Amino acid sequence: MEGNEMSLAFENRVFDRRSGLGGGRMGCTLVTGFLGSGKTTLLKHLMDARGDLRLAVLVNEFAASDVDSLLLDSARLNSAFNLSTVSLTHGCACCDVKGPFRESLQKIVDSKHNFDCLLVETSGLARPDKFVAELEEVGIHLDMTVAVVDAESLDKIVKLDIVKKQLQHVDLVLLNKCDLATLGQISDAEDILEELTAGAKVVRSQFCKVPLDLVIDCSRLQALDAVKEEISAPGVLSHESLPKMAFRNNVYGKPSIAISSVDHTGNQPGTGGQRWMPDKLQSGLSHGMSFSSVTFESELPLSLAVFQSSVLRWMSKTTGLLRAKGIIWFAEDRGSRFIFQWSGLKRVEAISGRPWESAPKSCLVFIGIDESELEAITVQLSRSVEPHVKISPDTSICKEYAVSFSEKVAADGRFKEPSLNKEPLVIFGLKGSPLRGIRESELNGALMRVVNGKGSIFLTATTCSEEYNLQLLLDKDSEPDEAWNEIRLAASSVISKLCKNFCPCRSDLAAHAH
Ligand SMILES: Nc1nc2c(ncn2[C@@H]2O[C@H](COP(=O)(O)OP(=O)(O)OP(=O)(O)O)[C@@H](O)[C@H]2O)c(=O)[nH]1
Repeated sequence: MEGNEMSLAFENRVFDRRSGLGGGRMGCTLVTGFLGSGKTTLLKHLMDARGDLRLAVLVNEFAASDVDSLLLDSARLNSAFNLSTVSLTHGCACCDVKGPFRESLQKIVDSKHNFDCLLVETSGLARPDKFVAELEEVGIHLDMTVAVVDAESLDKIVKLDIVKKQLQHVDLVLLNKCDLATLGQISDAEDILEELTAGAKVVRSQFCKVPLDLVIDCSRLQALDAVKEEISAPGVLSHESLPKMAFRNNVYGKPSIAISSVDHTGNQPGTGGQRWMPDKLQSGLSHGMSFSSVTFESELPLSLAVFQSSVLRWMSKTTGLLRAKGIIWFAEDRGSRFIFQWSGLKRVEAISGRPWESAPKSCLVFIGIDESELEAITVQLSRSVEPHVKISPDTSICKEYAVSFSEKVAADGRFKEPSLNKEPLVIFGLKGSPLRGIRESELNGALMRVVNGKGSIFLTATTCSEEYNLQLLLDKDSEPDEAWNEIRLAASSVISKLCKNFCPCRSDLAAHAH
């Protein structure tokens, strides 16, 4: 510890300034919820909306690889706070959160940064009650437990023991992804939640955009003014939960691709795993399910063409895949660091924002109920690694398709001028609607989700300040006319859904009515 830090830590103890809002014990909000429901989305939203609050964040990851840290960008934030990333290498955090979790908590309590509140994101397969005793032990007060629930898929997962346990003692439920669910699904989900939570407050949300004081106890907020400091970035510690039962699958004889797997029964002892039901997710998961995760890493870029034509198709066919996430480096767009997400009812996103800050690589985690199924996906991924695939088997036809598609986009006034700067990718996107307060990112994000949800076309998105663009790769097997038709119809449905609450003015209609 350096001199300044020591005296600061000493001062904190003397004046009891390290103990959260207004001098009491540091408060904590525990965020629980099944895989992919939106917990990290909530954390990101709270970080963006935190104002002067100094939030510490602790993430508990199910998979062997700490992908949430990559997605939350914790390494950069940790170094700003001089905190180190903590990895659990022994024990399963779903059942045992002692040891490294306690150490992480202690570091936060002892930190010179005087955090006001701690947010703990438990893994999508963790029981929140396991964390409570540890918080109390280090003197952190559990202010509230918030469950994030995917409104669209709740009825499919509700039979799982772990889902019931997650909802048992919560103070608040964010019924999230209401943009994807029908009104019927939302009201069914509310009925289920009423029963399972014994009447906890339920708030509907999209992308967990709720007021900060709904999920953080800010009742002692006035005292904050007295202790305002320069520091504005949140501190993030992250720990992995499970032992790496790793096998290194050195597919091409170079240490550039690694696959590791973890098998874990996420339920109580004695509830044997149940595998291979016909489309398990669509028909609902049974309570005694066991879970596995497989991690794929590659230091060589993946072919986007092969990823969309075979990996994604394979994933769609896989009936027991519950969650996939990570970062991807595509050979066709080497400058972009894509965050890939697969969650709920086969909802797929690939968005690039921040540029690479370290050596580019791909790191993906797959969680599901059949390890062999998951490994089969990583075999497909290995096949998409450059230079073992020819990226563009027939570049001239890809170019021709790209030109033909971009001409169609250019002729549709709802879209911005397309670009072929990243040939063979076509870059395009819907125009925002400032008159109605609808941003480009909202429209194009929704368009990407609708199109990707249909499963025949894979759109990626790139964001840069106010610009939000979509990218499409048409390969030799593509049908550009069909692709355009699908995108055009999806655009109409997205526009009408997002704009339904606005009464269009006549000048605006010309651009958007189709
Ligand atoms: N359409 C839609 N997508 C959402 C919403 N909230 C989150 N998502 C997306 O759902 C996916 C999963 O969100 P996360 O926040 O990573 O979910 P999580 O609960 O942290 O996932 P795990 O930690 O893996 O259990 C991401 O692609 C999000 O962008 C929402 O309200 N609507």
